[in-house]
Amino acid sequence: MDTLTIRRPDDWHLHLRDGDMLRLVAPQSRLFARAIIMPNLVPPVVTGAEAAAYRDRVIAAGFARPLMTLYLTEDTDPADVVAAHRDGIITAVKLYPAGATTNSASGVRDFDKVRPVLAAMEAAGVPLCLHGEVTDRDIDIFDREARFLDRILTPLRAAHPNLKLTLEHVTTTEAVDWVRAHPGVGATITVQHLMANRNDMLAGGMRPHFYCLPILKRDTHQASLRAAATGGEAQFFLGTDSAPHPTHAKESSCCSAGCFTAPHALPLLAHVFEEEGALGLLEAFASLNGPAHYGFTPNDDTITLTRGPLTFPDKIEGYGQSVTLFDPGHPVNWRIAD
Ligand SMILES: NC(=O)N[C@@H](CC(=O)O)C(=O)O
Ligand SMILES: [Zn+2]
Ligand SMILES: [Zn+2]
Repeated sequence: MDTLTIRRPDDWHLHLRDGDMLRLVAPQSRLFARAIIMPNLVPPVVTGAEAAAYRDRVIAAGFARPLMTLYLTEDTDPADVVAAHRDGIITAVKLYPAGATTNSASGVRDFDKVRPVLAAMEAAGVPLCLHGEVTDRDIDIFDREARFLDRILTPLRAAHPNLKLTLEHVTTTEAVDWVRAHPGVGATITVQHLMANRNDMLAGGMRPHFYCLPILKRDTHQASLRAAATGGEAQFFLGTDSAPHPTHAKESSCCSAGCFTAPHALPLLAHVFEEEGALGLLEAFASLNGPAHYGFTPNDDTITLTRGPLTFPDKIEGYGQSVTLFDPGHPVNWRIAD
């Protein structure tokens, strides 16, 4: 097979930032029809009015069909969330445990404080997206996702069985198994977690452009993610978590967390699916399972990938910004047809 035509994909987890960075990166996601836009700006997108204003900035910057989210805080007003969803301003609400990741300081510390808003979301059918890591300093960074499942997610699911959940950027066998054990829960998987493991990040030198959160795990976890993504299982779908940081913030003594994959995510994915002998299931992962989870119809138009070495720039630059692309470190066998 030398070409592959699939329905146009969507990105169910994308960071576009704001200001000059937004202007630089928004057009880089144009192969995706729709994308869930993460709300972890500084300050975060907390109210329906802020989400509507951010949506307009995203569209003006060149991404036409953003699906907006609200950043859940302990002070979030349940009525505002429900109204923003009812009015079509937001698609979901995002929960960051405070301190878990980039710009998460306003996130949730005490989960009891958000029970009323979660109950209101459950009643109104507002989906919740989760960054699934505990933040305790005494928990090893490689164990933080697995601990989140038993300490936070299992009780949360039991308390709100009808709350629509998406566990974002799953990185472990434990998370894959947890999702499979909970029908109706969705899970996004990133390109970097399919392509790489912690050896790629740390062996023979520390590679900052592989550093994201949740952190890359060992190869056995990578294998579990590959099996989930390429197996056609409806609960798993693409969320690139493309998370641009300025090159100087990545190549720094304290590197920011996030991999920038939006421009070349689809060829990288095709490479992974071919390695797994599953090119025929790329469309399910990238274009079908996500809309089904969120209750949308898949896109009508298609994109075509073609065999051939992928070339991509080291960086994209503009508006006074520079962002370095994620480079898997080996040739990639697919590209987008002209
Ligand atoms: N994934 C990351 O490493 N970083 C994301 C935040 C997130 O999705 O956790 C970011 O906003 O930079
Ligand atoms: Zn996250
Ligand atoms: Zn993210």
